[in-house]
Amino acid sequence: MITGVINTEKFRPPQFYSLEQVNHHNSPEDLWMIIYNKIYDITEFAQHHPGGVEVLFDCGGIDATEAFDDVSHSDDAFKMLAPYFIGDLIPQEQKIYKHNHNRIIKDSPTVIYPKDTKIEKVIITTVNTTSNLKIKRKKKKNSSNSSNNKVEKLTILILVILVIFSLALYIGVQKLKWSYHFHSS
Ligand code: HEM
Repeated sequence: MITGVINTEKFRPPQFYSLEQVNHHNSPEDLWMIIYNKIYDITEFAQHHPGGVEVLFDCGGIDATEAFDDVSHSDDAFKMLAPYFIGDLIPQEQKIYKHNHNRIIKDSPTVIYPKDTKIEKVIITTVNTTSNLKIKRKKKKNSSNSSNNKVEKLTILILVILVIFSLALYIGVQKLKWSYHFHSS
């Protein structure tokens, strides 16, 4: 006979929810969201979110993966998700992500799907990692900075040419005035 204590925390049966079910949990008192096919009950966390409560309320009951990803959250933010994990999106509604998926899987309890589970293939083609995202944003910022610099330089050049031209015009007019003055006197 085998005896032992089952850790019910670890052996919690896999819980699946459909998008439709998640949609109902969209109020500040009952706030769920989907991030990378995983469902989190963030009712308690919302008040402590460093980015404010409002953005989380806006994502209540929906798939917030893109919104979450857009902000380029740190590794710490990913780790903070784990305690709020309550289940997975039903396999038929899951998306396959090219990136970051492993980070979530690593930090949250994972469900092993039956072999023949059909997963809808929706490939989200964004950058590979959030740090890449940051680099990309930096590059974008730099390129817009350099085009701003070019415009600035061009403006200065035009101004200098204008000043030289008006100075030359002024001197020319003065010269004409003097020669007219000498000829007439
Ligand atoms: C429940 C999941 C979420 C967790 C655990 C979380 C966690 C965090 C953390 C730890 C930060 C501080 C910066 C960092 O370490 O990355 C942060 C900032 C922020 N988060 Fe979230 N977040 C979550 C969901 C979201 C969602 C869905 C949005 C939607 C737009 C969002 C928007 C923001 C914004 C705007 C900031 C401020 C960024 C800044 O000031 O640079 N967060 N979040």
